[in-house]
Amino acid sequence: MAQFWKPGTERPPLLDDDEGGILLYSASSSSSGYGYVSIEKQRQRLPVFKYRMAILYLVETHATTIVVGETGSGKTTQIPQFLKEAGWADGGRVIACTQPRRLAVQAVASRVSEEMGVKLGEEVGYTIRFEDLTDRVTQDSTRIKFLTDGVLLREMMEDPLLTKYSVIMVDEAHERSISTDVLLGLLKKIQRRRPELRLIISSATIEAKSMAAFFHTSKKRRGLEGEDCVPKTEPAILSVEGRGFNVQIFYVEEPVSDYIQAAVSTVMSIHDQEPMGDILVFLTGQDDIDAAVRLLTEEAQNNRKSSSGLVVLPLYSGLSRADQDLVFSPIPRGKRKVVISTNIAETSLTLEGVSYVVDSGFSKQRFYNPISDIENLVVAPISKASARQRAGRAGRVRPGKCYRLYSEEYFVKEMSAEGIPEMQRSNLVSCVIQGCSGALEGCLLNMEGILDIRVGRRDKLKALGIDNILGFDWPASPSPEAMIRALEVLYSLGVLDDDAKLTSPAGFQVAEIPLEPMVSKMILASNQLGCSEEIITIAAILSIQSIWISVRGQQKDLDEAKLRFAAAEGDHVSFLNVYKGFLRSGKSPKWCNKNFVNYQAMRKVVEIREQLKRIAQRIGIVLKSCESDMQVVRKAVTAGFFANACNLEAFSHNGMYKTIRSSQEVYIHPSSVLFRVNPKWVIYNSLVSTDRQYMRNVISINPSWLIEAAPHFYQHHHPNSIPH
Ligand SMILES: Nc1ncnc2c1ncn2[C@@H]1O[C@H](COP(=O)(O)OP(=O)(O)OP(=O)(O)O)[C@@H](O)[C@H]1O
Repeated sequence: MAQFWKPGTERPPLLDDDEGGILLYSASSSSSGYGYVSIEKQRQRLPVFKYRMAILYLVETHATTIVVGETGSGKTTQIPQFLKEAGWADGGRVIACTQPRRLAVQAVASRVSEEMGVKLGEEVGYTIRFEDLTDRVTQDSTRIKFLTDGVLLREMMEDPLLTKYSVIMVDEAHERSISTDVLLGLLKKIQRRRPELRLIISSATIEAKSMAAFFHTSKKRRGLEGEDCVPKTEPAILSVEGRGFNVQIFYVEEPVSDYIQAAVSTVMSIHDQEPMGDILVFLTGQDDIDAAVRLLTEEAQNNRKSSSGLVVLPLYSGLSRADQDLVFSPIPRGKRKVVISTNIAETSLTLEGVSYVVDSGFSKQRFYNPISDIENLVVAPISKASARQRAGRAGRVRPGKCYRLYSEEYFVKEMSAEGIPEMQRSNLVSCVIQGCSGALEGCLLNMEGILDIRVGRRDKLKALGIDNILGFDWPASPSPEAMIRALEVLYSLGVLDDDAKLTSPAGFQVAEIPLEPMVSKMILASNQLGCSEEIITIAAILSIQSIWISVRGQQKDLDEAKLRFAAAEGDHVSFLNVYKGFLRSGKSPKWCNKNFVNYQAMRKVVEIREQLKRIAQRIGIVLKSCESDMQVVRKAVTAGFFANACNLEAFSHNGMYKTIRSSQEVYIHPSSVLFRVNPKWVIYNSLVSTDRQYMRNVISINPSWLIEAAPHFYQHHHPNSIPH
């Protein structure tokens, strides 16, 4: 069991490094302390309510308003309603509020529609990738729209100036996802063309001054400041004092060596010792979460008394919608819900029953090295900003407690204040295509320009809207090396056409499919190769972290199960075998269990596959199966992922490969069906880094397909790498 101590305090304990604030909790609010309070009363109690007039005044008079307010102060749910009440959605206009995550979009939209007493999908709606619950089909009556920042970027393809929106609120801006940063950069440009557009940037922990500096433009817009519709260009900063309910923080005295085990012990001791209230545990990814769910279930079996009454639920993006929704559903009286989640529950989410949070202090993060051109998803420490957001989940509707599985000293002295923006630690292929396809009136990038960057003359890279992709005004500048790497791949993928226009039909089709450009290209290629049915299945499986159940101590059984589906061609073809088996079983959970296949993951695959099929048909892809011809499937994978080609080192006895792009040493991951088979030429989908760089999801190829798929990439950049 992890050891906790409570940082000593004479006043009622407030959030960690807190400087004071309003405690909204009042034990006299009802006889039980937290009895029924009408929704209107709940709204009025939120700290942001007192700032209603100030917010409306600032939005009226400033092009950009930055709102900083503690988690739970009511920014997300209230500000869009204030704007609507003040008339910002009159005359057919729409108020948009973006979130970095899909789950938050759905949850917040549903809460706001409930508060306004309207049906979700009408006056209040939401749009996330693959799902549009707004009233655009019938009467266009949606006035407040919640959406992910990625979806708003996509909307710019149809309406580059986002003309239907009067106010766009970019929420949780501190997360600095790639999509948020691209969006902020483009919104700044749109503001120059649409002085009447208002922006609100909100977060609990954003560095308001640097964000204000980013939006402050000295250039005069059309019209004079102070005239109708012409707001001040200098952003306003508003700090909302006060928070939701009080959250007591506990730290471990000594660092824990196994955070999964420590999280499980902590849940058990909360369950044994603390009053009723649900528990939200933050771990890093599907593997951790599945392991913790299993450990808690085992505890329940071994120690019936103490763990009976626990309802344990996983929460991660790879779960089907129905399985995710379970975390919001009520459970039988007298039971305690334990939700074990990735950081998808970190911001904007209110899980009503949660009174306890257990924070492992870690999350999965992307790290990209543009020199080696390798991107890894690694388990890394979170920032203080994330830790605060996590703790905040315990104090949404009543006071709560947060148990941090790290020491207070570590929190104070070592944890960074904010995370590194994703744009500075990611491969930029998706970012460039998002930025460019969202740019004003389409953006022209010419090849000459790309070559010029290589010799340092950036000014020739012409773009309309984005004058120079390297000089583009991002809130955090990406490294030029990473940008050049991304442009090379995009050109070779055919996203830039022969005339070096980003607006080529192939480029637009790739941009239209809401997946990574390499996966989208693989789907487009499957159309010509006659294997779109198979490739869409593969694309759906690749968008899930894993379709296997991995149980500690049962690795051998899992390996044996995998062998039943193994194909000599590699993992992608093996995935197709699993999918076929799942369908043949009638999508049976029993079949999944017997074969170590994760039933929830397969339900999600079926869901994504259906959505991808619809998108593919919309952009003119004919659904066709190649039956048993797996060569065309491998060629289609090559068409998308040619940049990840590797060659087995001659005389290598330990299975060492070198990447063609950057001669990095890589190995086939033990989870791959090609582990120890070591074909001479392979392509991988992603790399994981442990003691070595391991390739995940590997397929064997014929090297001549690389030149067929990407002649520019291989003949121009890597001329001697492929045998002719
Ligand atoms: N689904 C819900 N059920 C019950 N109460 C809710 C729900 N959603 C929001 N609330 C209440 O409204 C409060 C404010 O939520 P809101 O998301 O607007 O805050 P916020 O300031 O944006 O916080 P964050 O930065 O964490 O998103 C919550 O703390 C909670 O009390």
